[in-house]
Amino acid sequence: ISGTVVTGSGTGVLGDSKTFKTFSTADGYYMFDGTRGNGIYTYDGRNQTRIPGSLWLDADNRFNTSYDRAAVDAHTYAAWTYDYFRNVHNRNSYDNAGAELVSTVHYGRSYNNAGWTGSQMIYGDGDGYNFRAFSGSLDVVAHELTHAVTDFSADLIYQNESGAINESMSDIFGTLTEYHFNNNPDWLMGEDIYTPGTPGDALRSMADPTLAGDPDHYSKRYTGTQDNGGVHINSGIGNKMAYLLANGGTHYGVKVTGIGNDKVGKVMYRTLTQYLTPTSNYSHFRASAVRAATDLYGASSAEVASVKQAFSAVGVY
Ligand SMILES: O=C(NO)[C@]12CC[C@H](CC1)C2
Ligand SMILES: [Ca+2]
Ligand SMILES: [Ca+2]
Ligand SMILES: [Zn+2]
Repeated sequence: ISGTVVTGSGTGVLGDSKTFKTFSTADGYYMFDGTRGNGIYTYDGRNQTRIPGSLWLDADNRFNTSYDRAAVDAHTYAAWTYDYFRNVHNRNSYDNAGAELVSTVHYGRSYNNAGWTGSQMIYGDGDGYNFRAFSGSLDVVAHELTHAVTDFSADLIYQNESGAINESMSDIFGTLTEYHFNNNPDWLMGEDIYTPGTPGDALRSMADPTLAGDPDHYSKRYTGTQDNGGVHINSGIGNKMAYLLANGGTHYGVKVTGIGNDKVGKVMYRTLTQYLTPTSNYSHFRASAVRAATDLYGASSAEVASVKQAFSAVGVY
C-alpha cells in the first residue's frame, strides 16, 4: 500500500512517552518503520498464538491506550536495537543485509515469556504479577534480537555450553544496548518487566549470577538436562566474565582490570561474528575472545590481558 513515513507518539509499558516511525496511509497509521533496513514491523497478536497476527493499525497516530503500550515499546526498542548494531558495530540488522525486524505483541494469554522464533520476535503480556508486558524492557528486546544476530553468525547450538554462551551473548548485548541509550542502565536483566509489584529485583544479575542461583564460576556449572542443559543457568559464567571485563574486580582471588563497556562490546561482537562456531564451549569462548582482543588491541595490550584475567576469574581456560 502507498503512504508516507511519519512520526507517531505514544506511551510505553512503564507509562513513559516516546516517539517512533509509523506509516501514514488511507487506512490510518501502521506500525511500520521504513527508515531502518528493509523495515521494522510490529503486529498485534490479539492474545492468540497465530503469528505474526495483524500489522498494528491506529486511527490517529497517537498510541496512548493501555493496549497500545506493549506495541509502542516493541516498535521503539526494535528501532533502538537496530541503531545500536548499525551505529556501534556497523551491522545492518541481524543478517547484516537489512532483514526486516518483525515483532508480535499480545502473543498468547498472560504469556510469561518472550522469544525469537527463528524469524521474528514474540512478546507475551505476562500475568501482571510475575511479569508485565515483555517488550517493556529494552534489555529484553535487545536480548531477543541478539539471538537473531547469533543465529546469523556463530549460530551457537542452543544447548549445553554453546547454548549458555548463546544466552550470555544475548544478556551481554541486551545490557550494552541499555547502556548505549542510557536507559536506566544496569547489569540486571528484565528488571523493568519482572514482578511489577516488587521494585529493585530482576530476572538475573550479571554482576552476581548467584542471586538467581546461577553459577559465577565454571567449577559450579550445571551439568544436568533441564533448560536445554542449563542455557539460562550456565550463562551466569559468561555474564560474570563480561561484568568483570567491563567493570573490573577481584573474583575468587583473581584480579581483573576493567576495560569499559565499549571495548567489551567490540571484543564480544568480533568474538561472536568472527570466531565462535555452533559447537563452541567455554574454553573455545576464551580462546576466541583472546583472538578478537588481539586483533583489535594487539597481543601485548592491556585489553588482551584483561580478557585472560576475566576468563580466569570465572575458572575458564
Ligand atoms: O532469557 C530469555 N530467553 O531466552 C528471556 C527470559 C526473560 C526475558 C524474555 C526471555 C529474557
Ligand atoms: Ca490512537
Ligand atoms: Ca537491565
Ligand atoms: Zn534468550
